[in-house]
Amino acid sequence: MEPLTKDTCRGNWGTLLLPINPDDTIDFSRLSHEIDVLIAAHVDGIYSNGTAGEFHTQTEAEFDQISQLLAEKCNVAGMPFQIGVSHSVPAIVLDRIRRTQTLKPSAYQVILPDWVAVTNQEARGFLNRISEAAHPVPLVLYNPPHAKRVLPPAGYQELVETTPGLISVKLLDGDEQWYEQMKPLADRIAVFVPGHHLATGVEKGVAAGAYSNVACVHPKAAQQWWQMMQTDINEALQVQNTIQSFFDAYILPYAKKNFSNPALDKLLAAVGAWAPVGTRLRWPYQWIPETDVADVRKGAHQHLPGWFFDAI
Ligand SMILES: N[C@@H](CC=O)C(=O)O
Repeated sequence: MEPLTKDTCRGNWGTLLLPINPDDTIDFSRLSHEIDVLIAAHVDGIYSNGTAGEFHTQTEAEFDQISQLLAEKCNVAGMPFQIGVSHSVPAIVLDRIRRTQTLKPSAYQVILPDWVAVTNQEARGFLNRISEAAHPVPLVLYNPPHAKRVLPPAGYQELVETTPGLISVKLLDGDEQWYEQMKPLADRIAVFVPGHHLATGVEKGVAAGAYSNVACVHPKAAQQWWQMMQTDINEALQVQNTIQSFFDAYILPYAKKNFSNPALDKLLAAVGAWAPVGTRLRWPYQWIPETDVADVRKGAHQHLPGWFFDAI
């Protein structure tokens, strides 16, 4: 696919969620079906190996197989796709880029080295070398709140100035002041906020899109909602309120019981039932039992607009 730019990296992106067999292996035939459904939902793009894609549990052989499958399908369908090459060992990140460049991803998603927190200088040095290796494929810096080093707005500004290939950041948004501080950066780079905050991010003039947990519930509904943000932001903000009330009532209680973000995202996908992903996570992580799904689905039907349950 064509490399993305800060202007073309936009919209509602669907994550790969790994279907896991009872013996803890990845079910590649279910994964293949899941990618087909994401393509059929006409999301703006598909990416692998975010937290929801459980990159932190994969072997190198599995990483290669997932990347290959995603690339084959997306290149044929003309669907933009990003490969997540995140790993806490910098040399492995470089190696993953070298092995996947022929797959022609639209961008690479990458975290900063994540065991010993990097200084500003080390972050610059890391991204520069990664960006050189990835060229002409650009980089998306994934900097979630659980990263060892979480950057303030000024930190991103500095990295944008020193890393030519950096076109986008994927992060948790903040309060009014955070949005004010991020505005100048949003002119230079595509800022992606969490899916369930996307209408706020758009309304503030900062967000270019989301790597979306709302797309985990239903990729096509999330796409429709993103389109609504371009034509009727007030209506889109109202839809966001319904999403928020569903999350508060039915998803937050699981977060409070210490289930991880991938566990929550897989629960959302099981509720939407658009692909046979299942709620199971890889060892040693705890997943939410399938037997809980029906109740949460009832809650989703009470809170979310009916078009969240349309067929894809
Ligand atoms: N934060 C997620 C997106 C979906 O919830 C990720 O891992 O990319």
